Amino acid sequence: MRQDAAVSGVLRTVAVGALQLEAGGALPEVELAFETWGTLNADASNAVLIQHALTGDTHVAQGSGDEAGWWDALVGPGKPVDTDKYFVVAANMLGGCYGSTGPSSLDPEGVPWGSRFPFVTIRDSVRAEARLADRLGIRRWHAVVGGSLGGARALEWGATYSERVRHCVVVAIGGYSTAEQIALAQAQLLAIRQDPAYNGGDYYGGPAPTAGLGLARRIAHISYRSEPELNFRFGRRGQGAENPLEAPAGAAGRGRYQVESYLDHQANKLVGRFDANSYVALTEALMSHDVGRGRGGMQRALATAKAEFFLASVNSDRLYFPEQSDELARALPGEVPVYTIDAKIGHDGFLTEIGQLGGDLRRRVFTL
Ligand SMILES: CC(=O)SCCNC(=O)CCNC(=O)[C@H](O)C(C)(C)COP(=O)(O)OP(=O)(O)OC[C@H]1O[C@@H](n2cnc3c(N)ncnc32)[C@H](O)[C@@H]1OP(=O)(O)O
Ligand SMILES: N[C@@H](CCO)C(=O)O
Repeated sequence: MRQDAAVSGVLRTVAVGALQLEAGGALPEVELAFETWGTLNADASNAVLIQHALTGDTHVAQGSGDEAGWWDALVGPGKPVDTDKYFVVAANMLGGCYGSTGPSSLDPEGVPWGSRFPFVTIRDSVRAEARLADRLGIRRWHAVVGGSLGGARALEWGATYSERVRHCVVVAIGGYSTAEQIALAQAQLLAIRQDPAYNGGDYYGGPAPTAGLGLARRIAHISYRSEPELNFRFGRRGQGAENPLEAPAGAAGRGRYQVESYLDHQANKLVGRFDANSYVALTEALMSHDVGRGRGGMQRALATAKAEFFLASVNSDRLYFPEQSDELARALPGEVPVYTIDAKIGHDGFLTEIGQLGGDLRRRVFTL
């Protein structure tokens, strides 16, 4: 497949064939959507795979167009992941709704998969991504990098394709989803599934389960932000002229607290840009995250990993606690430090404060 710096940050898709799935079943034809930045060098040794988080997309950095990327602080010309030197690839995860095969894609009969979309794990996604790497002529990534669900995907690359990853950068996630993370995810899944519009997942062509998806986002977003941040930002204040103890003029119910309005906004934004079935598929994939599954546990799974690992956590993260990154570090061969993103806001610090890792990443991983 031709690589061309002129198409930087432009969405493309590639067919990667049929995929047998870890938990059983198969997808007859998988397409992956991806964007690239920079130019692949002659020996294909400068390629970097960047993995998005749960509701993220392939647009990690600004490209030929002018739309901002979600890790612009890290990726771009002259940035720590310097696209004048590295060839950066970002793929939409299998099951997603930003171009890769997912529940809203059409099956071979031309009907949206909906409820028939199979359970896909992070390993399935990584296996599909390995075929994308093959198509792009990339035998070994200089680095695979990700945060949150993207970090789980990066870690799976390091364990599954040990020979194909030189540096593995895992931010704001441990080696497996814990009971609490699974529990929070279950509440989100039920919010969607119990929305009558969900219809078991077959809602395409009818009203979408926006109430359920919005509630799922509210639950998730609370976990993405720290308690002190929410308290400092919103406290007990009412939203604008709304009084939480009184009904607004002409409306049923009471006025909202500011934090309720904030969560309403976050929910509405996600509902406008994300498919509920993909939210379910990717959340279930994240629940399955366990690098040691079927490999004799985390330590044994990683004992033969050849990559150099770079781990980081957000010090105020109350979803993926820093201790879980520390535990992962201890399971890795050799001494692996865990870098700290110092952020007051919680888990989302891996998005808003990623620039803090720039210096260490330049020293340890992106040394060209
Ligand atoms: C790695 C990935 O792939 S993820 C890709 C990027 N992620 C996303 O887009 C996920 C959704 N967004 C987020 O998670 C977060 O917005 C982040 C992490 C991207 C950014 O966080 P922050 O900059 O701290 O934004 P914050 O949480 O303060 O939200 C700001 C929004 O809340 C709105 N807001 C703030 N207070 C209120 C309020 N009282 N009532 C209503 N809305 C409010 C702001 O107007 C702003 O709206 P806008 O985003 O439409 O401009
Ligand atoms: N804000 C991020 C958090 C998940 O890690 C997202 O929506 O993907």
